Amino acid sequence: MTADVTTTLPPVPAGSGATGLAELQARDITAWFGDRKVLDRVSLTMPAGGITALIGPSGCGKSTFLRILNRMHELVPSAQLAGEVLLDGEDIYDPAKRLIDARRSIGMVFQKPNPFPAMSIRENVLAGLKLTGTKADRSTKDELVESCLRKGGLWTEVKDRLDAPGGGLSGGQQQRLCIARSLAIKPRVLLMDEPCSALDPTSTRVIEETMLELAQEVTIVIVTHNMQQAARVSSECAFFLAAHGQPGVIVEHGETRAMFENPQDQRTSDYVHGRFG
Ligand SMILES: Nc1ncnc2c1ncn2[C@@H]1O[C@H](COP(=O)(O)OP(=O)(O)OP(=O)(O)O)[C@@H](O)[C@H]1O
Repeated sequence: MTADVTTTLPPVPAGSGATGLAELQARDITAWFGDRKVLDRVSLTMPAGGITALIGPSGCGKSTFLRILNRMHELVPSAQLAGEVLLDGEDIYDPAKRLIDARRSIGMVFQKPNPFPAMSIRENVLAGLKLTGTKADRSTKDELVESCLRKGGLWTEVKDRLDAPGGGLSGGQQQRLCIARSLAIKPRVLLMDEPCSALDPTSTRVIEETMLELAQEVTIVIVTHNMQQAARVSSECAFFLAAHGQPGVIVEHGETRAMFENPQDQRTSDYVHGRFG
């Protein structure tokens, strides 16, 4: 029998500090699809251990901005980008840096849960290790599966059926499985693109509780159209807006409570109070 043991999981990258919490900073991000500019000089600091919500009407560039934060924007052939994204001060777009390192440090959870349906729950959690070339022995993997599923708020529901297919779980469970999967490679930032929009209110609440727990060890950035969700989970908010035919900009950003209770810009007030969008 060939043992799959070679090394233990790799250490958390240097400079991460005792807890591994990292600040993400976007500086003067401008983005294009072909000739069309969709974001214009957007700067935003997403504090370590915070949950930053990106809010704003459809089409203002929130998802594009989020995808720039872990180098997914460059997957679109016509896409271009200017500006910097700094993870604890280091530019993830530095040509000397590897794409895989950015993706590994900055994980992503999508709108629609996307587990590998035929793979078991356990294999789903461990899938990222293969992609990043990380080797671990059986007991390390078992511990990792349990800890990630616990952090994803799914362990008690699946601990007796870890070999069942991931596709057999409910939508909310699948999304928590995807969160557990993204945690297995120990990201320092987790990006979430409307992670609850396909879920019922109960599943949404469970994911929100999970996010609040996770924020103790990973910096979270979430795109949400749900203002109540932004108010419930985020510590900071950034309000994006694109005037007709113009690229998206951040109109206002700051502490969530202040953004909701005392916004400085009338457009923010109108949006968070549901008067447009
Ligand atoms: N792959 C693409 N190719 C061309 N244009 C795109 C692409 N993806 C997004 N866009 C355009 O970029 C602009 C910003 O889109 P984006 O999806 O980032 O907005 P959003 O604020 O996240 O919208 P929503 O809230 O509806 O998801 C839109 O005008 C959109 O049509």
